[in-house]
Amino acid sequence: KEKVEITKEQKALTKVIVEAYNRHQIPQDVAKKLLQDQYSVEENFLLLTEMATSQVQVIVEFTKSIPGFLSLDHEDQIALLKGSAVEAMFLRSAQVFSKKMPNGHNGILEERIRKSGISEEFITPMFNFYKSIIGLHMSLEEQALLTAITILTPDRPYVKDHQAVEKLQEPMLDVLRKVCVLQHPQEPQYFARLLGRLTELRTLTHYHAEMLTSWRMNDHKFTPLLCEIWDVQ
Ligand SMILES: CC(C)NC(=O)n1c(-c2ccccc2)cc2c1CN(S(=O)(=O)c1cccs1)CC2
Repeated sequence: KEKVEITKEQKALTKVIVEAYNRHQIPQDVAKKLLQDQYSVEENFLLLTEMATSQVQVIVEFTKSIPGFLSLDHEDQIALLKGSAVEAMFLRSAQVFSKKMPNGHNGILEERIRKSGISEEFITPMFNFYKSIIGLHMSLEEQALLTAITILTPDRPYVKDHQAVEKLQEPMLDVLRKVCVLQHPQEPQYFARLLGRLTELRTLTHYHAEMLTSWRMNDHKFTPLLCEIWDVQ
């Protein structure tokens, strides 16, 4: 049985990533708003716009705290953010959704999201993904490291210096693998299952692009930040 040892450097890296992840949480009041009294489809949509916009700001700050990210080529920094924003949003959504809310609140949250103008064909894969993430019972370290790994994906469109991004992503993958072994000793394939979720995430990005088109058909407005990060309007 391989003795898994987390080095001093890996402990330090994990600490930086988890602290950044904790520091940049969506203001709970925004999430709480979704749970207040009756909302119309329009108001639910506006709330999701607000939540997604604040999430993009959160992700940008989190990414800037990843050691080495700010030393990457500036255009590559933008390419990584634009390429991972939707995946990071779905990951974060699953984590918000998995938060134990006062009983029944999850049902209300699900209800509001289902009644926000998103067509059924996207709702199902989205909630299946949330449920598959919740089922993994990820620790905070795993959530934070997986988010950083998603952002540091070298093969995003328009990334020029793949090598430089790989050099940042690899240490994260190494420490995530060890954290998974230490935190889920009874599940040797846990790390592989986590990375499998990243593949599922990519399919959601495809759905998301279609969602945007259908929303724009019936003239839904997004914030300038969402338009910028999603290349719409
Ligand atoms: C926590 C934040 C990041 N989640 C969020 O904003 N959600 C959530 C969600 C999921 C679980 C718990 C709480 C919220 C569901 C959806 C979104 C956003 N998108 S969106 O970005 O495509 C969108 C933007 C504007 C109109 S639609 C649609 C689907």
